[in-house]
Amino acid sequence: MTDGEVLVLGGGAAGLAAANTARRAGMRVTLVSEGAPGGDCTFTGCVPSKTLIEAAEAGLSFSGAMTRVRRTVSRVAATEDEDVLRSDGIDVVRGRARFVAERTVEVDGHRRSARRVVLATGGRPAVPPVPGLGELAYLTTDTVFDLMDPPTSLVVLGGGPVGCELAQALARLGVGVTLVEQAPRLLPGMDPDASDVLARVLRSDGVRLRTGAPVREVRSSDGKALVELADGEVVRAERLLVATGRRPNTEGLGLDAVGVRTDRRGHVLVDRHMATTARGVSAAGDVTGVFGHTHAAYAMGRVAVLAGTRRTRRPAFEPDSVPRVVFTNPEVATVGRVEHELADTAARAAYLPMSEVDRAVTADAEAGFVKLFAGPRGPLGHLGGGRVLGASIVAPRAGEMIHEPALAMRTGMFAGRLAQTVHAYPSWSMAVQRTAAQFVGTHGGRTARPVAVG
Ligand SMILES: Cc1cc2nc3c(=O)[nH]c(=O)nc-3n(C[C@H](O)[C@H](O)[C@H](O)COP(=O)(O)OP(=O)(O)OC[C@H]3O[C@@H](n4cnc5c(N)ncnc54)[C@H](O)[C@@H]3O)c2cc1C
Ligand SMILES: NC(=O)c1ccc[n+]([C@@H]2O[C@H](COP(=O)([O-])OP(=O)(O)OC[C@H]3O[C@@H](n4cnc5c(N)ncnc54)[C@H](O)[C@@H]3O)[C@@H](O)[C@H]2O)c1
Repeated sequence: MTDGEVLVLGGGAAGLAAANTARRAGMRVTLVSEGAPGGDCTFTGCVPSKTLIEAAEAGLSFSGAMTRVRRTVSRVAATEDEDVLRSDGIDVVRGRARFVAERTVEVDGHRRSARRVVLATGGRPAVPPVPGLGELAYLTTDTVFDLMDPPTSLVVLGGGPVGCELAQALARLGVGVTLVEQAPRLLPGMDPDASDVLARVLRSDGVRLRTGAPVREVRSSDGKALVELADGEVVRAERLLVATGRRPNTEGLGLDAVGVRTDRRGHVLVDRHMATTARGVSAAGDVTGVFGHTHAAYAMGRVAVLAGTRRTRRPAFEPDSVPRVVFTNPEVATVGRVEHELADTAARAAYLPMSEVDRAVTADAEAGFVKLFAGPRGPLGHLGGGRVLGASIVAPRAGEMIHEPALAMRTGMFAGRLAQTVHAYPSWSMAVQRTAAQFVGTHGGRTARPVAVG
């Protein structure tokens, strides 16, 4: 039986974007999802974590914060539930899908097929192979938002976005948090100066940091978790939260049989049009490992559908101008390349500490900075300040400020254009303008410099 033109597998951000895009383009769509529509972002990711962060900021108690988390999740989930999707003309099937033939899956014993399939089965928490971990009742992001009472103490394993956001929010809600990161610094993928600022802020929030600290083993004693680090130190806490990344949901999907290839970590291989190695099958979102964020999952879901309908000018997912924001306080935001990725190029870097930004001074929030990178392009070289190549911002509203550099990158804008645009005083964004001005002259005693050599 053919269920229409598009079969979408997975009802998270990527699957919802694919289903809605296909529907708006007038196609018949069936969405098959094991979990409720909304996926990780709504139930175990962005929505509960950002609510927890805001509740901690607002000074709520732990149980008050968790009550607000549940209320917010229900409210957001209601905007995208099965009834909403059906009223938009999307056929929704709840169940686990598995490929049984080309562009054909089986769900609860029923076969469904379509001309095109979008694979958007997302991911789940990755649990590292630490000896002893399997014997412990550890928390993950699938369970931490179900807590009603605060643990007196908590070890957070992993200093990526999840570990940093939750360590800070939970510490502010009164939990004694120790954060253990195996890499030498927090947020290893981001600007090293951002890691330094964040480490200082987390310490001042009372979080104990152990970076560069691989875990040797984990055991339990008297109902407590004991985490033994490679240097012999033992960290003891009531609960342990594993926040060491995510792994894709690709096992048991029958991908090999239909020619959908995966990499060694199990992510589905896609090209820039989100096409997989199997004809008529695209993939989008966390299952691809291309860019693990909701806004990227939405963008990929749209591309997966639209690229399949066109022979020329096919849309592509362009990760270069897509921002990433870690919603700690201050926020850490980045777009494009970080400095070490530009080493040994002719790019230049401009830097402005938030202590020189009037808005940050008025807010008594001077930790942080704006860094912009711009480089010569084509025969125009450094004219107009050069093209914007990347930005890293640490500031209370970095998650908003990053969109100007993102727009500049998306449109190939010269840094000088950002500098010429009159910004409102004393906005946070004015820091971006003043940093960009360093590419066309000396501003506030600062001028852009060559990027550091590799
Ligand atoms: C704590 C936390 C905080 C986060 N905060 C942010 C943030 O602030 N901003 C941001 O941009 N990103 C954030 N993220 C990342 C974001 O949540 C994910 O990138 C995004 O939700 C991925 O969406 P997806 O559609 O690819 O996958 P998912 O949301 O995982 O959806 C996959 C869906 O597929 C279903 N499924 C799985 N297997 C099958 C199958 N065989 N058959 C049918 N259905 C199946 C699942 O039940 C699920 O509904 C956060 C993540 C976490 C864990
Ligand atoms: N604000 C946001 O946009 C946001 C927030 C949270 C999560 N996310 C996304 O969700 C996904 C998961 O985030 P995450 O932070 O869990 O993953 P991550 O992979 O970004 O970071 C995991 C961290 O854990 C560390 N680690 C791994 N094994 C370890 C071990 N045994 N002991 C100690 N440390 C260990 C790694 O070095 C790494 O720094 C990512 O795609 C992330 O981008 C986004």
